[in-house]
Amino acid sequence: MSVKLGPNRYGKAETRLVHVVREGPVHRIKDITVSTSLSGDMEAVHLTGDNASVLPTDTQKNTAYAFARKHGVGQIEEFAQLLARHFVSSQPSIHHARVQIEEYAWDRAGPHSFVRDGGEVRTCVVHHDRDGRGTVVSGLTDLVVLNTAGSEFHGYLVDEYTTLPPTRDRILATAVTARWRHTGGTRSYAGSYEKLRAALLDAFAGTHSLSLQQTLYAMGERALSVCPEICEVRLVMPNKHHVAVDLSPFGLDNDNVVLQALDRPYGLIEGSVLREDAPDAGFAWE
Ligand SMILES: O=c1[nH]c(=O)c2[nH]c(=O)[nH]c2[nH]1
Repeated sequence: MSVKLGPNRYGKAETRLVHVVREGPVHRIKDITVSTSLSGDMEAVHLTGDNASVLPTDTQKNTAYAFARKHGVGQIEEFAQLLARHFVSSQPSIHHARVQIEEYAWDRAGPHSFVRDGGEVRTCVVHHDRDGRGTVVSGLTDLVVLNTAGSEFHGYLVDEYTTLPPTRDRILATAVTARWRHTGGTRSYAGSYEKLRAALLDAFAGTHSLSLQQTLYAMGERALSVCPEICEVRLVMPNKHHVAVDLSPFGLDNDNVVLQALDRPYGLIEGSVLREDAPDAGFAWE
């Protein structure tokens, strides 16, 4: 039997890190989860167990903590780039680094007190390789939104298994995961995050929806229209079904006032919206 080693990577997943800035009496915190993943000259470790090219995952975790202490944690994209470049430039056997970070927001409750914001999580995935090529994908996950009007769904294919009644008025709810690819030259990751988030919400609220697919496209299109530094947006949107409860046994009407929020199964709508002239994505989405 003839076999060979295929694509592989290894790293430390989900290192939890909280960084406190104590400049004066008003403190600040960054709460993040860092996942690092390296690849390169890894034939020997897989084929013979020779670890000479392996930077231990434990070291990768320690590097994240040490870099937070030395450099602070600014924008997650910048911290991820710092780590990715370090791994590739410091170890000849490491040819490519992927660093993924999630950031959880905390609101201020006092000069040194915070309350966890229950909202969405900010994300990024950064790649860097030894030829100096790098990509940055930013995003958010769990942005939960709901429209109580302006959503219809009808005109779809009907076959012998179709039971869904057409509707001209339904609840439209989803938990948005959005990721966007920077073309390069983004001046402020925080600034583009705020613009993108506002654009996604505006388009969700402002689109009279004939399907969640149409809403998804409108959201991606709006995001691209407000952010020239972005060339592609990928959206994942579960259709969080809400169905009107039949209250007729109790002599009550129910015109979409009392709804059962269904957990599963759910429709899952996914799509990418990109500029006609978007450059090749390379490894950005990996
Ligand atoms: O917006 C929707 N898109 C669908 O493809 C679909 N399918 C379905 O059963 N309900 C919905 N809603």
